[in-house]
Amino acid sequence: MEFTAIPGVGEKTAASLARLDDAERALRDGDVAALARAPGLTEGRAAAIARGAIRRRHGDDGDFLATDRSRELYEDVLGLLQARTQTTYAEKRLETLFPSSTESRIEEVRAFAADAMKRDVDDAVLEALSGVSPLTSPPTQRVRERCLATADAERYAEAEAAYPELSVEIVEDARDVAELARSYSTVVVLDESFAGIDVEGDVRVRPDALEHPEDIVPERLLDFFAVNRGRLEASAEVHEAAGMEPTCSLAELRDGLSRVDDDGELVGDEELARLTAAVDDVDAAVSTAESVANDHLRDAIREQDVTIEGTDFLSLVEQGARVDSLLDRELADEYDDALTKAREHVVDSLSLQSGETGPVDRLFPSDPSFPVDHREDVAARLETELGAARDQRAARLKADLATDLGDLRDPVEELVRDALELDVELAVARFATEFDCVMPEFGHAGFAIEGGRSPLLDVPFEEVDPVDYEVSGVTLLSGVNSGGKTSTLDLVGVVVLLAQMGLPVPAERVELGVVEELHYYEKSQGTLDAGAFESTLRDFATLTEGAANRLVLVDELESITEPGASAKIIAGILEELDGQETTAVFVSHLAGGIREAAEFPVAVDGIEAVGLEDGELQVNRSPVKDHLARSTPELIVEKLAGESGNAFYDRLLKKF
Ligand SMILES: Nc1ncnc2c1ncn2[C@@H]1O[C@H](COP(=O)(O)OP(=O)(O)OP(=O)(O)O)[C@@H](O)[C@H]1O
Repeated sequence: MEFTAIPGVGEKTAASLARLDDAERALRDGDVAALARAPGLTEGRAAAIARGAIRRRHGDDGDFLATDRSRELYEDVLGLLQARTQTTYAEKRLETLFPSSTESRIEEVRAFAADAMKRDVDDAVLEALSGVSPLTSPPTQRVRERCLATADAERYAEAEAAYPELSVEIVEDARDVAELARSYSTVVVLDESFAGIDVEGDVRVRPDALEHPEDIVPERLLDFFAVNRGRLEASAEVHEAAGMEPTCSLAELRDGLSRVDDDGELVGDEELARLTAAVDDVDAAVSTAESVANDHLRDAIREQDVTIEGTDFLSLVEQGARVDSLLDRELADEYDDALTKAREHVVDSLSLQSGETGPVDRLFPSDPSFPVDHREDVAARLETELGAARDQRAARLKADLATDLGDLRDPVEELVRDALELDVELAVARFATEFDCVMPEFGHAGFAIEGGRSPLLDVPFEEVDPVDYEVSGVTLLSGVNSGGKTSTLDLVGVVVLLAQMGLPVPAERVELGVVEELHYYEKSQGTLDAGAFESTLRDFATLTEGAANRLVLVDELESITEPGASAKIIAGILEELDGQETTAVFVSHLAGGIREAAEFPVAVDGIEAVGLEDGELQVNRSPVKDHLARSTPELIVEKLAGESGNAFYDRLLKKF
């Protein structure tokens, strides 16, 4: 696939994507986590690329959100969905859901949403999900006890690239290999030509080494499972709590994870633990053993009556002969006992097994001396031999474990992906439940909303009054102050956005037609100066020339300039839009003036006050069709006329 064909993907990003194993699948599935593994890509950028790929696949031009307010409303809707996720993955993944005018895209997400809405939202699942995040690659750890060797320069380069964990050495002959075997616990020779080589040490000829990383550096796999332990355990829990079919045996996964610690080291093998402890304790054991021998000898000497012949005494005095020479004769047995005790101490405290005690026998000089001194070189030898045994056992166990975990490596990718995707589905399910949503039906010109409740209102959702509103063509929406005109435009915007994202909408029933673009203009804050007014007018001029089949929502455009001029401008825009396949709702307090200025009969709907109660307007939030709602001032004049009996109010009321 040509990645540069995706909107927003340049050469550099394309090269980055090409380095992923599964970029095409990730782009197809909107797998933001996998895309974000490409070098230099953040999750946010990955989501944008996934969106681009989806747009390209469905031939979507990306023009749906045509104004700042439309984009803002989309961000708000997205925010409501994102607030219902447990994972950052799902948060980013939801960004791949966007309003589209392409039927195939809407259908694709509708199918996903329909499945998502069947999901039960369960606290245990949500709790487990909070521990899931995309799998991560551990940093490369150097493995110092093992090396690769080859006589071939090309293979050398391949091996260096394939195994950044290991040293790769150039060898010419068996002697070079033998040399390496003295420095490394294991030498893996890559060349067939060395088959049958006979050198001391753990030397393996593996021409297939490059294809078997699990044998050559099992640490890689162990580190992967170690750093991802929490994510994997949480994903396993998610599957159990949600009753989902896992992609691998969770018991096997848990068993594998229990055999490796957080640093990728093996746990649970007694023999390895014994050897590891022994290597660590050699120095301490030898020096204690020395004390044991010396204490024994000291006690023996203290209790001994030494009879010394005159000649010996003379020789001692005259020749400065060492007292040690007496030991040999007088305390030979005690010396043997002391050494036996010392050796036993080493063997016991290091829990050495037969076959490992060779160096222990040579650890102390056989000629009696006092104090007894151990031989450094022999102690070092003991440590080296035990270290080699430890490393070989560890390597063997790691290779075994890596073989077991290797079978799980691919399935766990899917296990985690499924858990993360569940979070996306649950966010949609929760949104649908919490805002009493239904799937909208397409096929209606304009929109028809029954029992719609905006989730963006500043009152708790339970207190939002349901709104019925149906529009096809171009209409004005009139109504009392604070009657809910802006909120109605928001509701229409939210419903259309969600519907064209392929998602359920907060209403009892919705029918609508797919629109190409959503143009939503919010109320301007006060009268514009000449420059801003001109630029706004230019915007609307563009609007009148745009593609057919748009939804235009405009809130009190009159506030941009003086009422007389505004009415004419709005009338002019409505005339233009009326001739197109456009659905438009213009909220305005100037319905009368606009109607007068327009050359066609402009439809007017109205949000009506049903009365004043304790000084508060009682409002029917559902706009009444073809009805110019009375304004708040009119209602107040009417109230005063009724209450006060002052004829002025009656005369005033007649002017409305
Ligand atoms: N459907 C509804 N259910 C409950 N409360 C609502 C509803 N619609 C609007 N409101 C309440 O009425 C307030 C005013 O709504 P809104 O701003 O939409 O009115 P408006 O008619 O646009 O006002 P103005 O004429 O001043 O611009 C909202 O802030 C909200 O508290």
